[in-house]
Amino acid sequence: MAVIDLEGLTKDYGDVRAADDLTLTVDRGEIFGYLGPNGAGKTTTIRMLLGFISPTAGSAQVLGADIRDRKALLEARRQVGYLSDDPGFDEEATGTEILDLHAAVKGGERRDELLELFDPPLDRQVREYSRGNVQKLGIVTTFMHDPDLVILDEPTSGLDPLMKQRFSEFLRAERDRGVTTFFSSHILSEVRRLCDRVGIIRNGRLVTVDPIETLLTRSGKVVRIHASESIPVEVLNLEGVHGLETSTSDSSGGNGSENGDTGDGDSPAVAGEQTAHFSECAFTFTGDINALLERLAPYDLLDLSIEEAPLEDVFMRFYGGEDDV
Ligand SMILES: Nc1ncnc2c1ncn2[C@@H]1O[C@H](COP(=O)(O)OP(=O)(O)OP(=O)(O)O)[C@@H](O)[C@H]1O
Repeated sequence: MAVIDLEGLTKDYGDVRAADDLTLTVDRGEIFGYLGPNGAGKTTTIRMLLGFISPTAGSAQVLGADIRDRKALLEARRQVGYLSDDPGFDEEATGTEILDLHAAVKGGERRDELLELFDPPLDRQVREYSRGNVQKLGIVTTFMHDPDLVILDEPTSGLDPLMKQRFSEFLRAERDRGVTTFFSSHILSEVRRLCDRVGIIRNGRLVTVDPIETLLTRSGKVVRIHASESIPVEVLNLEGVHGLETSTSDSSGGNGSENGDTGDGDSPAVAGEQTAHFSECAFTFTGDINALLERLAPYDLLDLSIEEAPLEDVFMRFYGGEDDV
C-alpha cells in the first residue's frame, strides 16, 4: 500500500519552479531516500506533503489523505512524525517543557524509551543546546507519539558519528515494525547505509527513482590492478571500462596516463598518447567481471581489488552531465 503518493506535484514560487511534476510512491515499511543538493526542492516537497504550502498543480496523498483536503490531512497527520531541517524550538523553553508540550498535543507514549537512546540535556534551555542536542530533541519529538510515517528533513545534521549510527539502527528497527520513512538528505553515505529506494531530485525534477542496489550497480565497481609484469593496455579494451588510469615502472610504457572512457564497444580502448603497457591501473567498471578476469588470466598479478564505487560517483553521474540526465 502506498503511504505517500505524488502525482504530478508541482510548486512555483513566482518564476521559480521549486517542484516540477513530481510523481512517485513510497510503500509501507520502506525507508525512502530523497536525495538532492541544496535548493533542489526537497523541503518544498515535504512542506506540500504536510500541508504547510499548497501545490500549484498536481496532487498527493499522505496515509490516504489528499493534501488539498485540509481536514483529512490534519487527521492523517496525527500518525505522522515530522523532523524539520530547522525544528525552531522555543529557545527559552527547557527540553522537558518542549517534550511536555508535544506530548500534550499529540501524545508521548514512547518518550522514555526514546530518551534512553537520544538523551538531550532536558533541564537546560534550548538556547544552550548544541546543534546535535537540538537534533536529538527533535528526534524524540518526531517519534514519541509512535507515528506510522515519519518525514525527516536532513535528520542527522549535527549528530556525532556514534549518534548517527544509533539513529540508523533505530530507523531500521522502526522499519521492521512497519514504520515508513521519507528521508531527505544530501549525505550520500547515509542513504547508502539506510535506504531501500532512492529518488534523486535536481532543479525541482525527479531524475531517477531506483532501489539503492540499482544505483550501485549502475555506478559500477572500482577496479585496481597491480601486476608484476607489463600488461598491454589493449587487454582492457573491454566494454564497461571507464576512466582508465595506468602507470608502469616498465621503461616501455612511460609514466602513466588517464585514458577516459575506453570500453564503449565502438572506439578503441586506447587512443592517442597512452602508455602501451601498464603494471598498475585503476578504472571504473560497469561490464562483465568474468570477461575482465578472463582477459587478465594470462598475466601475473600481485594484487586485484574490485570495490563498490562511492555513491558520490553515482551522484556525479546524475548531476555532473547535461540537464536532462
Ligand atoms: N518561500 C520561497 N519563496 C521563493 N523561493 C523559494 C521559497 N522556498 C524555496 N524557494 C526556492 O525553491 C527552490 C527549492 O528550495 P528547497 O528549499 O525546496 O530546496 P532543498 O532541496 O530543500 O534545499 P536545501 O537542501 O538547501 O534545504 C530553491 O530555488 C529555493 O530558492
